[in-house]
Amino acid sequence: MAYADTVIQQNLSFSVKHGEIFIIMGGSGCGKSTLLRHLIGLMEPAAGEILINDINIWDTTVDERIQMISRTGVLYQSGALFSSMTLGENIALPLSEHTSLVSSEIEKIASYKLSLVGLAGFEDYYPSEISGGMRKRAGLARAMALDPDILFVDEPSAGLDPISAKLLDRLILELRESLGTTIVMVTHELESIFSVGDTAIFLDTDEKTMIASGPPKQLLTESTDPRVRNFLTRSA
Ligand SMILES: Nc1ncnc2c1ncn2[C@@H]1O[C@H](COP(=O)(O)OP(=O)(O)OP(=O)(O)O)[C@@H](O)[C@H]1O
Repeated sequence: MAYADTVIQQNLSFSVKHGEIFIIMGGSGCGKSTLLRHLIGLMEPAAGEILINDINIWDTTVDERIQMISRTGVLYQSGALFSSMTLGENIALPLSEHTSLVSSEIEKIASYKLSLVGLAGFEDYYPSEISGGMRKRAGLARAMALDPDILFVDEPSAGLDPISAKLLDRLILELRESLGTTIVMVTHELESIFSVGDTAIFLDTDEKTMIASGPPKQLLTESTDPRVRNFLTRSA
C-alpha cells in the first residue's frame, strides 16, 4: 500500500474467514485506515491482490466491482449520516439506490434496521437530534441496510464514552450472531479487541508490515514480540 512513492505497508498476507470478526490493530499512523480503504475497494494496491470470494476486486469491470462492493457495508468513524436527512431517510437511501423495492417496503426495512440497533421509533429524528452513540448505531443500521456479506468498521468506539463503546461492541457481536455477517474492524481499543475479535493482525509502523496475527488472547499470552505484548498490555 502506498501513497505516491511512499510505501505505508508491504508484504501483507492474510485471510478473513466467513463469519468471523477480524481486527486490524496497530499504533497510530501504521496504516490501519489505509488498509481498510484497500479492502473496501476505494484504493488499488500498489502491488498485490485483494480477493473477495476468490475474485480479485481490481481484476473486474467497473460494473462487477460496483456489484461486489454493494455486497459490503461500511461503518465510518463519524457514522457518516447525511445531516439533512432523517434516520429513516438515511437508511432508505442505499435501498432506493440499489434495489427495486417500492417506498412502503423500503420504509418497513428502514424501521426494522433501526430496531435492530435499538433505535425503534427514531425514524423521523435528524442526526443532530440524537447522541454520538446513537449516531454510530444509526450508521451501523445504514451499513447493514443491504444485508451485506461483509461489514467494515473503522474505529467504532472513537469519540464514544466507555459505556456507549461497550454497547456498540455488543451490538456488533449480536449482528454477527444473528446474521452471520463477516466483520472487519479497525481498532486500537483493547476492550474491543479482546471482547469481539476472533482473529487479529498487528501492523507495525517501522517494519511497514504485519508482525503478528492470530486470536488476540493468544497473542497476549504467546507472542514473544515485545511490540505486540506492549501494545496488548498498554505498556510503554
Ligand atoms: N491521503 C493520504 N495521502 C498521503 N499520505 C497519507 C494519506 N492518508 C494517510 N497517509 C499517511 O499514511 C500513513 C498511515 O495512515 P493511516 O491513517 O492509514 O494510519 P492509521 O493506522 O489508521 O492511523 P490512526 O490510528 O492514527 O487513525 C500515515 O503516515 C499517514 O500520514
